[in-house]
Parts: sequence; structure tokens; C-alpha cells
Amino acid sequence: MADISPAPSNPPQTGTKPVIVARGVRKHYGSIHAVDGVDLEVQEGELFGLIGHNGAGKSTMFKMMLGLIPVTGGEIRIDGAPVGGAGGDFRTVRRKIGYLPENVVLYDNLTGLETLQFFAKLKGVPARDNVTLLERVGLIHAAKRRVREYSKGMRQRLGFAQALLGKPRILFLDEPTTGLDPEAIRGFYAILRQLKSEGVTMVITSHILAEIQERVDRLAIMAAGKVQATGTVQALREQMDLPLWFSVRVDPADFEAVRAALGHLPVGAIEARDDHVAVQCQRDTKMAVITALATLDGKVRDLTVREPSLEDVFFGFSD
Ligand SMILES: Nc1ncnc2c1ncn2[C@@H]1O[C@H](COP(=O)(O)OP(=O)(O)OP(=O)(O)O)[C@@H](O)[C@H]1O
Repeated sequence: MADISPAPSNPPQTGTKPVIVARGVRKHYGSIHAVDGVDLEVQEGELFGLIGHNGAGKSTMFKMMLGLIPVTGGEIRIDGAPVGGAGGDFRTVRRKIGYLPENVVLYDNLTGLETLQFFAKLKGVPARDNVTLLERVGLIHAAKRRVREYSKGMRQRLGFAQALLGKPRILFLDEPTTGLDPEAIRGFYAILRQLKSEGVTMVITSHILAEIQERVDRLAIMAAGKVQATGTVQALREQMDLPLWFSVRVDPADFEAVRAALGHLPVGAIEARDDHVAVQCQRDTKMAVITALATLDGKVRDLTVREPSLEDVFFGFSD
């Protein structure tokens, strides 16, 4: 996908109007508790991540939020309208929603353009933006080729274009980057940034935690049908109180000097490696470590601090 949408220099702040609200949501299939008492709130214009192991309940949550399957218990409201509720409120809201399912179903005999025409008709939206949409997802060159000839990544791009039909205000994207190459992934997130700057609310699932950790505003970690934690990546890191790692690059002859400088501090492991000393410490000792290293008077050639990754946080909450 072309990186056609640089982030605006002054993006509007994410609103504080809850667009998606789930309260005590459950989905039981007999004895299987696919979703088991989930509370969630996603604000307008937020890019919200939903992560969890296989079978954690993410896709089931999506399907319930979209009104594709009924809840066993609890309630979901989108833009104030109860999902699946009586009356036309949710039907009106539904038109503002775009959805990219985990396994998008496409018709092999249709071309890319015909596919969008087909879905536009189904959604009841004008087909006039279809060419622009194909351009946006980097598929214009294949607009007239049949889907059967598309690669996995091309199918995924077409699925994304389908989700963008009718300029949705709310987007549900279930593992949207599956099959995309690194450049396409970058282009995909550039489009999300652009949509975010336009105030679109998005919920995204992914198993590629490194990919989403810098990109979502907040996320929820699901395990066994329950939300284990919700917040920004940084807030979850702090909540877990996972240690940080310093990498202190010094001449091997100075390894002992590093140890000595840190000797009075409550640091964890201090490990001498090829050309650096790795030091583990809790967040509240971080500044004291930096101050102590500053006394080494020119011996430190470089210093990096590795925060716990989203993967570290994820395993902390979901194991
Ligand atoms: N129609 C169904 N009938 C019975 N069990 C189901 C049904 N749909 C989902 N489940 C079960 O519900 C649980 C949650 O499934 P779900 O597809 O929501 O997980 P997920 O988090 O999306 O997983 P993945 O990351 O593998 O896509 C699983 O144990 C699954 O087997």
C-alpha cells in the first residue's frame, strides 16, 4: 500500500466520547465460555487494540459488536444504540461501520473493481469512490484482474478496501495485516493514521505485538474470554512493574568499574557481554542508575535503555 497519507502535524486529540461501550458481555456456547464478562470502552477517534492468545475471544467480541451474533448476556452500545436492539437505531449505526473479518470471503471470478462494486451494492453505498479506494490500498494496477489471480496480500488489501466502502466512522479490523509485506504494513498504518486524523474510531486485533505496540492509543489484553488489562502500552508496563534493561557500552577493561558504580543500588542482574554491560533494574531505580553511570567520567561510550516490550507485558498479563 502506498504511504499516501503522512500523519498530520497537528492531529486532533482523541475525543472523550465513548463510541463503543460493552458492559458485562458474555458469549457461551454450551460449556465453552468464549467471552465471559467483558467491559470495554472505546473513545471516538481512538485506535484501540485487542490482543490475546488464539481462542481468547477476540473474534467473538468483534462479531457481537457488529451484531452478527447475539450476546448471551450483557450489553453492547455503539454510538449510543444497543447492538441488536429493537428499533432501527442500530441499523442506522451499522451503516457507519466497516469490518474486515479475519478470513475475508471474496469471489474468485470477480475482478478487484467488480468486487468493490458488489460489496458497495450490498452495503447500499455509491460505487463512485471504488477506483480511489483501490488506489488507496495499492491495488489499482490489479483492478481488472480476477481475484483468483490475487496473492494473499492482495486479497487482504481488497478486503481492507471493502471495509472502507461508504467512509465508515467506526472500523473493526480483525488481523488486518496478515499476509502483508513490511512495506504494505507501513502503508496500511499510514492509512489508519489518516483515518484517525479524520476522527474515525478503530478497533484492531493482531498477533504481531511489535507491530501494534507503537501504533495503538490503548489496548485490551484478553485471555480465556476475559479482559485482563486495559490501558496504554506505557500504563500497562507500569502496572506490571516489569524491569528495564540498560545496555552500557564500555571497554571490557571497565566492566568492573560499572559494577562498582552500581554496587550501592538495588539493581537486578549485571551481566558482562561482548562490548557492553547489561543491567536490569526496576523503573524506580532508573534515574539513580543513570546518575551513577554519569560518575564514570567518559568511560561510557553509549547507553541504551530497553523498556519491556508489549510482548513482555502480554505474557505478564495473560500467562
Ligand atoms: N461457533 C462456535 N461454537 C463453539 N465454540 C466457538 C464458536 N466460535 C468460537 N468458539 C470458541 O470460542 C473461543 C474464542 O474463539 P475466538 O474465535 O473468539 O478467539 P480469538 O481470540 O479470535 O482467536 P484467534 O486469535 O485464534 O483468532 C474458542 O474457544 C473457540 O473455540
